Amino acid sequence: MLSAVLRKEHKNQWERRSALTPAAIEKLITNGYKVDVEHSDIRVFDDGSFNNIAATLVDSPEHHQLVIGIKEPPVDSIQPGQVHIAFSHTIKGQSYNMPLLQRFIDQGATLFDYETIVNERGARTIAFGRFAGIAGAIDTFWIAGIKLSQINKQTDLQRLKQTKDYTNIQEIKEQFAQLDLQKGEPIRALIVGTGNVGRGAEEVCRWLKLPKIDIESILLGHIPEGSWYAVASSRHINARVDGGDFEYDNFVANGKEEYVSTFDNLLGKFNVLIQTPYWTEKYPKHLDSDRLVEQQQKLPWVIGDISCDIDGSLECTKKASTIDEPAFTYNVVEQSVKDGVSWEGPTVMSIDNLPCELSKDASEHFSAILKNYIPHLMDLDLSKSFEDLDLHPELYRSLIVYQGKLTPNYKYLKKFLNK
Ligand SMILES: NC(=O)c1ccc[n+]([C@@H]2O[C@H](COP(=O)([O-])OP(=O)(O)OC[C@H]3O[C@@H](n4cnc5c(N)ncnc54)[C@H](O)[C@@H]3O)[C@@H](O)[C@H]2O)c1
Repeated sequence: MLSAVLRKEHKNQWERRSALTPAAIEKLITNGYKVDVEHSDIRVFDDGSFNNIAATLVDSPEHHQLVIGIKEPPVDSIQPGQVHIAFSHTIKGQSYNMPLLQRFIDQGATLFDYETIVNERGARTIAFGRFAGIAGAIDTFWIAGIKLSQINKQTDLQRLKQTKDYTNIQEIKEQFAQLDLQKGEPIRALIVGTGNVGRGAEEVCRWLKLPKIDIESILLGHIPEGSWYAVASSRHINARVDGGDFEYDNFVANGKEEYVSTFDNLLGKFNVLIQTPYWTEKYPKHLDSDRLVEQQQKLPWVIGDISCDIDGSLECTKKASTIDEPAFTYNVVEQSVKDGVSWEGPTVMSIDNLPCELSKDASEHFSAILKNYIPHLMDLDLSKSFEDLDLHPELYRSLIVYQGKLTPNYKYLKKFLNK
């Protein structure tokens, strides 16, 4: 059995999440799977809570065979032959993480990635998406409240706090139940995307008691009075160039070779945008710089770009914002951004570590799923070749690097490494 350790997160002071909770580690130890814990000053569960369950605290994950973390491990921490599980953010060939991928290869190490753990239907089984959706929607609405107060317009959104300033989801729900968004300035929110993040954002709209309006009727120009939200998926904002019907599989396969964005049809009908779809350069952009200029008068006040594709689908997302500096405002004409909230253009919230604002809830959810994978990971037989591994199929498919070699499904990453 591999020796295992829960790594500390090091990305920044907000990264307080923990891949496993003390209760999960206690259960694993009881079942014969001993997981040690790297000391951390900022983890949402303090060292004492792991001491209480008799876990062994260590100063470094260097000597363990299996290292369990959340964000990318430090490049130089990867030891020869070590096995890591993390969000490596490498599968799109992200240039900033190619040194990390190269390190796994050079060290003959093994990388499992949470992002690539999918069930037989291709759906991800372990993710923080719901919490990103919740925190992202709350922060977006909170910013909309601030923006409206700058022009002396009233809305109950002005009673919101930034997500990080709430204790937990329970407290958020209780406060939201007291608010009435039908008073004051109408809030018309469009959520784009129906995945984990989109559904998390939708939960927030329900807690705020916003009625849901059918997107088809919005597209037909029926804009109800008062505050509401609507949800658009890829089919509502893209059309086939040849005039044929939208087909999701075809859209995913061919992207902008066969589809164009029709997002402009929705502009002017909503004032808060919450962007959540998966996107790569292969797909049409919803708002490029030119269309941002053309459509200047119809742009939403606030854009919560939870997808956070920099210079991507929404070209006003020039950078990721941060939990400390959550908003910037995009100057459409100058194509520049200025930190803070103002009416000089759409204000963008593009925090890229949103689940950290809900560290405890998010960690508990994540750990409840991860703990079931840990025995399979600890039983990994490193004496076997990749082809002969007898591993849980979801974990097998998620292997990006095995003992220093890109696995067959991820060989395409080679071209990014050589750049
Ligand atoms: N800002 C943050 O802190 C944060 C945190 C988690 C996730 N995210 C990002 O949010 C985005 C959505 O995450 P999710 O968990 O909701 O993903 P998901 O897989 O659950 O949903 C993806 C959504 O995008 C749509 N989509 C459009 N084209 C697609 C394609 N080619 N392939 C797959 N889906 C496609 C899907 O229909 C679905 O509505 C991702 O870009 C993710 O990186 C951001």
